[in-house]
Formats: sequence, C-alpha cells, structure tokens
Amino acid sequence: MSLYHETVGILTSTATHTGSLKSRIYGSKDLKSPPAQVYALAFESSKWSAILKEVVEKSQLLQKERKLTPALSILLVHDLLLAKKGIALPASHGLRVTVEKHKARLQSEFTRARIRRKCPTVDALRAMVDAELGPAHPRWIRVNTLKSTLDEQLDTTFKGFEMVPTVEEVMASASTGKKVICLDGHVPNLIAASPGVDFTKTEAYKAGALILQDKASCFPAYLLDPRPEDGDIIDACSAPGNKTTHLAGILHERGFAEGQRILAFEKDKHRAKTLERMVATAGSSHVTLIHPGHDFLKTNPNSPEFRSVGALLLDPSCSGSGIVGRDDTPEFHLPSSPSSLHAFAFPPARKVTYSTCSVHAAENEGVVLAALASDVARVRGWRVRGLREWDVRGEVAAAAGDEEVAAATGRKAVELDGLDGEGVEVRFGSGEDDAEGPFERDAGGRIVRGPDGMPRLKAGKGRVVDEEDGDEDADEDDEGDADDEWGGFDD
Ligand SMILES: C[S@@+](CC[C@H](N)C(=O)[O-])C[C@H]1O[C@@H](n2cnc3c(N)ncnc32)[C@H](O)[C@@H]1O
Repeated sequence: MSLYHETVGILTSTATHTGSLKSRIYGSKDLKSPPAQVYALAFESSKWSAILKEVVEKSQLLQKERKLTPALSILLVHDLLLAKKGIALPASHGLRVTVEKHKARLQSEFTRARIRRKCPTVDALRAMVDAELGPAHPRWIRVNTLKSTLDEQLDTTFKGFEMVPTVEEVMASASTGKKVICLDGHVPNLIAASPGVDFTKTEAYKAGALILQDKASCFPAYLLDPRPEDGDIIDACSAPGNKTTHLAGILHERGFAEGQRILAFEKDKHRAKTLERMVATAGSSHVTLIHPGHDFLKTNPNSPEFRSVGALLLDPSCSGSGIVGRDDTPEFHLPSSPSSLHAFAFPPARKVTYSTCSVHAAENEGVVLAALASDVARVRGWRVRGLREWDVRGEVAAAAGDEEVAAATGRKAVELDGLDGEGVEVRFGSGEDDAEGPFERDAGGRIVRGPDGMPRLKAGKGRVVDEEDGDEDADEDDEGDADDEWGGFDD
C-alpha cells in the first residue's frame, strides 16, 4: 500500500482514532511506510487542509477524477503544491498521473486562495498557516548528569547555538531560523532550544546524555528533591522513564547513599520494556530496581522491602488534557487516586509528589483533596506544600474553597509535615511578586547557579545556602512562620 493510502487510513480510521496522531502512527503495527514520513504527511496536510479543501473544491478535481477520495486528494494535492520533491510516487504511477494532469488548474486555485488571504507570497501564506497553529514551543532538553554535564553539552552539542536570556527569545527564533538556547531558570540542567531543531540524530541523544523532556515533566522529580538521606525512592508509575531517570540524575549529582535505590513500578509489561531501555540508555540501571508488570497499588507498604522508602513520586495515567501541542482531543481517563492514599501509608515516607498532565480539576485538586481527607493522611499528618510563588496555582473553586490546597498545589507538591517535631526541609517563600524573578542574574541576563547547579536566589528571597555547612535555610519571614518561607523552586 502506498504512503498516501496508509496515511489516509491513519487519518480516517475510527478504529485507530484514539490518542494523539503521533501515538496512533508510532503505535501502529501494520504500517509499511516509515512512521516519520506518515506523520509528516498527515501533520502537514492537516495543517494546510483548510486551504487545500478550497483548492480541490474550486478545481472540481473530485468531480473529474471519480477514483480519488476526498482524503486522498488533500494528501496528493498537498505534496504536488507544497512538498519540495512533489508527489512521492514513481512518475508513471496512476495516482500521480491522475493528479498531475490537473496541475495548472490546481496551481491557479492555490494562487487565488493565497490572494484571498492577502498573502503576497507562498512564504507569507506558510507563515500565516503556522501562526494559526499557535506559538511555537521551545524544544526542552534535559542534560542527563549520569552521562554528561551541562558545560560539556554547551561545548559540544550546543556549540554554535546562541545563548539568549529568555524563553520568549527562544520561541521567537522559530520565525528567524536562528539556533538559540536558554538555560532554564527553575530546573537545573534543563535547556530550552529553538523549536524545530531535531536533536534525535545527535551523538549525545543517542548516548543518553540528552533527554527530550518538557519542562512541566521535570518538576515532579525536581520538587520531590530526592536526597541521599531520603533512603529509597519509589517511582510508582514509571514508564517510559523520564522521571525515573531524572530522579537518578539528581541523586547522582548529590551522591547516592550506600545502597540507596530507586524502586520503579510499571504495571504494563510492554511499557516496562521501554522503561528498561530508557533506564539502561540513561546509565541508571545500577541504581534502579525495576518492578515490571507490578501494580504499585498492590504493594504492601509495611513489607521489609520498603522499610527505607522516604519519598515517592506519583505520576499516574491521566487524560493528558494539558499536554502542550497535543494534536487531537484525548480520551478522558480519571487517574487512580488511591495511589496517593497508598503512598501516604509507607511508614518512613516524608515526601510525595503527585503530578498529572491534565488541566481537569477532577484529576488534580480533586485528587489532592480526596487524598488529604483520607484517614491515613489525617493520622499521619500529611499536608500540602510547594509552589507558593508560582504564578499559576490550584484554583480555589476547584479545591472546594480550600485556599491552602489551592495556593499550594499549582504543580502538585505534597509533603509530610514533620511528625516528630524535626520539621521538614522544604519551606514556603514569601510570595512577593518580582518581575525579574527571585534568582540572581549575570550581566547577560542569565541565571547564576550555585555549585549544586541550583539557581542562586537573590538576598531576601526565601531559601539561602548556609555558606558554612551548605545546609539550606529559610530567610526570616515577616510573620515569623518558617513553614511559609520556602522559595527554592519558585519563580
Ligand atoms: C503518565 S505515565 C508515567 C510517565 C512517567 N512517569 C514518565 O515521566 O516517563 C503513567 C504510567 O503509569 C503506569 N501505571 C498506572 N497505574 C499504575 C499502577 N497502579 N502501578 C504501576 N504502574 C502504573 C501506566 O502503565 C503508565 O505507563
């Protein structure tokens, strides 16, 4: 079957019409054509289809060529008019001949469609079509510290990229074609690069030194703040392994304690294989114990295996409604909220992060509220912490009017309040607004980082590093509530 028929099949089949376009194509076992080619054709043709529909209709192509279907006509006319190499079929192929004999008429209808949109050139029309898709998002790349360092990557993979101080400038580079990068101001070792640059061919990517991971997806491991003294860390819902390997990267920089491990659960055996591959490529197999095909909810928190689990990361399956750039409407799956309640029951656990890639309150604030209202949370004293200074936090209405939950759950950080009076390491910041953010910047506007790779906070902005013992302390709060002083992760 030709590339065109296979792509029509993907775009029109109701049987495969779930999940994103990408997952439908890359998850299809029946495709003969290269998935990347099918994806490019499906995506680009869909992007242009409003204009191509006009061209096909006004040229009366379908009336003249009865064997062509509407979907096939859009794909073929797309390649005829817009692909560099034209229709990807032999010159004598019936489909190609059928469409090419109408080239002059199709071309003139395309020109009319462009003029109707007041675009003087095809490039201007292209820019208009791209703009309708919304702003180009940066390519987020996490340097995997198990395999490389930020500096090493700046000197190699990103050599030749211009360093800019803001993500807005990275996004703007989509229209100038310049290759630029910006170091993220929140998550260490995270880089925003120009949209459209393909890093999958680089040696660093192939070696696992670079991991393509959206910024939002980097927050859970960063907020969990795994430390050598935390003991074992559970990643309850691990595949494909972005956060599992991120946890390993953070602990690698801090130094794993003797015998400290990441316990990674993945209930889907097929996805667990992907997890195994990712953990191996990232160089973290020796510190990660994978439980393939194991349902985290079926674990016994009191089992000796978990006696030193101090922190858990929960990233359950969700509707995915908040994924930027998702190209079609996702199904609405509710997450398994019991995972939060289950995590609270691990005896030594002191920290849990709960994250989703959903914008639905039922999957976010609703789950946090239900978890906090549970018996185990009340008995063990679990409370919500985190992200006080983040611009977008939980919604008060969605949190049933609970302002503490709403104000603290912008990106779902939940932490145990010290049961034994020792308190906890993470504290809230003051919540003051600061146009430039709370971090020190150098003359070029870049965020200055401390020896541990964390951005350095300006004096008076929450977390500070005690120069003598390296411990992180909170500044004095005007209201004297040390619990409300943390500002380490926030903008
Ligand atoms: C959102 S994805 C996790 C993404 C992953 N944390 C990452 O950053 O790459 C959710 C995964 O959790 C798995 N999962 C869901 N419920 C689970 C459970 N109760 N126990 C173990 N795995 C679970 C799903 O099979 C799926 O692979």
